[in-house]
Amino acid sequence: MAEKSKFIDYIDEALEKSKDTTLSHLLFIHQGVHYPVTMCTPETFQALDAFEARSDDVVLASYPKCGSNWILHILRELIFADSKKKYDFPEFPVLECGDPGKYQRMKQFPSPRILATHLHYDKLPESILKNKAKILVIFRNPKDTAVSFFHFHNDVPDIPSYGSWDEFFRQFMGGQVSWGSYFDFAINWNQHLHDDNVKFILYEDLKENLAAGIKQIAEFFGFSLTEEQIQTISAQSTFQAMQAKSQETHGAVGPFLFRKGEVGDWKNVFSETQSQEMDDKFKECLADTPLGAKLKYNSYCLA
Ligand SMILES: Nc1ncnc2c1ncn2[C@@H]1O[C@H](COP(=O)(O)OS(=O)(=O)O)[C@@H](OP(=O)(O)O)[C@H]1O
Repeated sequence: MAEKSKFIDYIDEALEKSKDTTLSHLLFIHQGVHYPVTMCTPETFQALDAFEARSDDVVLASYPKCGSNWILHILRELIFADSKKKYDFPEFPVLECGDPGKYQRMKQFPSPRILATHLHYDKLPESILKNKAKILVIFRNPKDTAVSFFHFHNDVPDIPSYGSWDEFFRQFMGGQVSWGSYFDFAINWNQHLHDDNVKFILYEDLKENLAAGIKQIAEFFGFSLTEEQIQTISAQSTFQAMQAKSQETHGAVGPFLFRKGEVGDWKNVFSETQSQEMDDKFKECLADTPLGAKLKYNSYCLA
């Protein structure tokens, strides 16, 4: 992502579309889930059905704002260290975003291809599951995720803003935000955490020990790296290091996307009632599930 790339071109185009889009016209519903008209279209969803995944595709799944740009950077560095070939995104990496012709173009790209997605598990193209591409799924606690999502909308000048945090919170809890409900996304993924081709990783664990997380990611995808290479990638992947380069890597949106990168920022924004409402929702949807345990909700979401 170092030079002005397809990646930045795509983000700039989406921002350009956002300028003319009001909040009330931002979302459309496809198969029961909300998506932003500035990034997704029904035509691309239709074309996606015929997407041909490969068994050596490197797939990164996440709900928005859980750290996908962080992991995409790490994956690029891992591929570079393993193969000595620089990985430039030949397309915007989020699979469901872009024009319908992208899947045809992607057939020409050499392996391994990095594919990011915010799709719920049951909306993934069938070929990813059939060909058993390895999927890394990153989660972040729902309170910080919501706050990051809100700031992205309200800080980036060209993206439609919410009237207030309270308004955003209501929409987030109802799943009426881009890529739908965090909780539906999580419930869906909960069934597949132990599939052979799936690896779970937690944003907060990465914050705690980045090098250990990078090592696990490398092992999962079968990249062989020395300890020294892991340490080098770790130093290049801290929030501070990535924020400093964000304009170069992500264009105008970079400094807004790499906003704070902290655990617990929700405490500055949530009211007590909102916090309780999310605790109740977590209890109802996830508390007694394997994913619920992995999210370490009590450590990160209880004041
Ligand atoms: N290196 C590193 N370390 C810690 N945190 C990081 C890092 N890189 C990105 N981030 C934080 O991830 C949040 C953005 O998530 P995504 O990249 O998934 O956003 S998006 O859905 O693709 O728009 C966003 O979180 P907030 O800062 O809380 O808004 C980013 O700052």
